Amino acid sequence: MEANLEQAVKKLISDFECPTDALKHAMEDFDELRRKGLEKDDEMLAMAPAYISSVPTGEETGDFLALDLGGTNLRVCWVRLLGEGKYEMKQSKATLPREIVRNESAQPLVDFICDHIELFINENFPEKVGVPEKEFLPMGFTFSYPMSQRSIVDTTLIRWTKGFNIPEAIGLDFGSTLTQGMKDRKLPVVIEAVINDTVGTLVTRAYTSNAYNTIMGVIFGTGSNGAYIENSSDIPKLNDAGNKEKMLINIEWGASSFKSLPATRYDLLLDHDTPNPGRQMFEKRVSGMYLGELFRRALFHLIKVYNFNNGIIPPSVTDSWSLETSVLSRIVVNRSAENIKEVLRPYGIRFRDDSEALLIYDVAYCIGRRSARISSVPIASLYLTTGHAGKKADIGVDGSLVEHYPNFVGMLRDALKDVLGEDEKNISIGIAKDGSGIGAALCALQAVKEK
Ligand SMILES: Nc1ncnc2c1ncn2[C@@H]1O[C@H](COP(=O)(O)OP(=O)(O)O)[C@@H](O)[C@H]1O
Ligand SMILES: O=P(O)(O)OC[C@H]1O[C@@H](O)[C@H](O)[C@@H](O)[C@@H]1O
Repeated sequence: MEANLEQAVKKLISDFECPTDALKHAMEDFDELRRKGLEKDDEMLAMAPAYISSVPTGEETGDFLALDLGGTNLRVCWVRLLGEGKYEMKQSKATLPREIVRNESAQPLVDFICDHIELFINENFPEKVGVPEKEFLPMGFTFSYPMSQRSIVDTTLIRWTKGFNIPEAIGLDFGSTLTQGMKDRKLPVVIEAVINDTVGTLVTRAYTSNAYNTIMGVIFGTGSNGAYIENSSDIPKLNDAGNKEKMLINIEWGASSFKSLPATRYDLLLDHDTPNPGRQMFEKRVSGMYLGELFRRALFHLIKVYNFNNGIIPPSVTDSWSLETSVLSRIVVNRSAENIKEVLRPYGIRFRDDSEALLIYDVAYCIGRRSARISSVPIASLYLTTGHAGKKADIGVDGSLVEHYPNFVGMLRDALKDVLGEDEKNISIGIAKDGSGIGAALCALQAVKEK
């Protein structure tokens, strides 16, 4: 193995290191960004009030449709809340086609969504076809993009993130755009609530866990973001809290940028190849859409400059975004030469010897570890600065990255231990399975109650 390959990998790994004092500085930066976002709009963090003022007790009951528009998937769900933190759910899932989410017009996306709602209704509620408006099915809509809200259903799309790029939809109320599409199709559905998926994850965790101290909902999926519960009196920009003492906030922390956590060359190259260059810098180091691409760029650098893989660019991963983060998960699950050789063989990657294979393992590993360490910053900052320091607190998490990346929560806890010390033991972290769907149903229920 060429010595300079080993040096190059050691350098790369040190570039991906996030020392604890850098994380602590970033926590201070985050707190400043949070407070600025609460003071006024158009700051780096949207800090968008969700117009949800309480968390479920677990005793809620009712039947709702739920629609979840994420970064990768569209899910249509039927949710039956049974009380006692229990529910039944039936859901359909479809991958969002690239040409629909990157389009001059929003109509193909609206048609795609309505097609799937129509299919779901014809299969599950044929009796609802053609009913009068008062018998429409109530639906909660989880819209996983930065939006400002004036109420639980009145929203304005601030910008697209992840892989979406539909310019004409920016500045509009996507919920009402969808409502018009459903009306054109005569679909018997009424949207009662529009929520962010982090808000859905928080309320779902509160409903299903009898922890009674859920303080945050966090997503590690295609993108990354968090929601928490703020005192309405601590939100200067909030004009009308509707005399509610508490307000759930969609932070939009994916947009964070921390001076103390500088970008690597791979981050900068990746950023130029996205529909939103210069934005979502936190998310582009943390979430599922990006980790596989970072690894691909690191491999290319080692191939081009250090003659790894005999200088051969593998045809199957020549294009940007052609290496899924699930490949990283399969690599890091087991630090052995044979495992990484097996996982990367289909991608045309060959190794001179076992020690070279283990070097490339270490490249994969440090990308995922950095994601988990950076993720501790907003979580630790919120824990300390919003009145929970020293107390037990519960966090709901959801998303395929946190669900499937080996030991993601473990690495996150290690980082929380580094920055919080003993307090880390006070924090429970649990998967809020189906957070988007259940959360949308719970918020639709609250909206109907408050009507
Ligand atoms: N096994 C896996 N390991 C790591 N990441 C994964 C895995 N499977 C899917 N992902 C990533 O998770 C993201 C999809 O997250 P998910 O929560 O399922 O969808 P959405 O973001 O649409 O809600 C994608 O970026 C994908 O690359
Ligand atoms: O569930 P997903 O698609 O991974 O979304 C996670 C986050 O992705 C970010 O890009 C969005 O701005 C957030 O609103 C969202 O919560």
